[in-house]
Amino acid sequence: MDIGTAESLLYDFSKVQVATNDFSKDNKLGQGGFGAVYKGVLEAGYQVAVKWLAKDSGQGDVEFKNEVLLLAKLQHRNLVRLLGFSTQGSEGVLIYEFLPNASLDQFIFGMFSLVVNTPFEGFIMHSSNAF
Ligand SMILES: Nc1ncnc2c1ncn2[C@@H]1O[C@H](COP(=O)(O)OP(=O)(O)OP(=O)(O)O)[C@@H](O)[C@H]1O
Repeated sequence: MDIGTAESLLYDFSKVQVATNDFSKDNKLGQGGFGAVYKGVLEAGYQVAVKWLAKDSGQGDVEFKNEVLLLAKLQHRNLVRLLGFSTQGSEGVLIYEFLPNASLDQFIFGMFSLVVNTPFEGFIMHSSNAF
């Protein structure tokens, strides 16, 4: 994928609407600090999570695109992958890969409780199995 420019990550808003069933209640995955998150299925059957950004974030168009570009270039096995973005007037959405079954919070909390609740010797065993 070419991620040299923000435009290469731009999704057609009407496609995002179709993918999320027009941001229907049934597609809503949760609510975060920036806005609601919806499940979407793109044309090719690829599952995504679409995050609405609050209108009052105070960000301009250029800042928004620069931030998207930066986030899209970050790739790490423990980071949810940003696939792109879409805008409609002054509104913006971010499109992430879909994480099935669990929220990131649950995943992080799970890792945390594993560390806290496992005796030291057990932790070494778990860790060597996990990594
Ligand atoms: N990539 C994803 N795949 C599946 N579900 C997701 C994804 N991203 C977010 N969600 C769901 O949407 C909810 C809100 O996510 P979001 O990242 O906006 O907020 P948060 O992490 O809960 O809080 P904050 O915005 O304060 O960081 C999550 O709890 C999760 O259930």
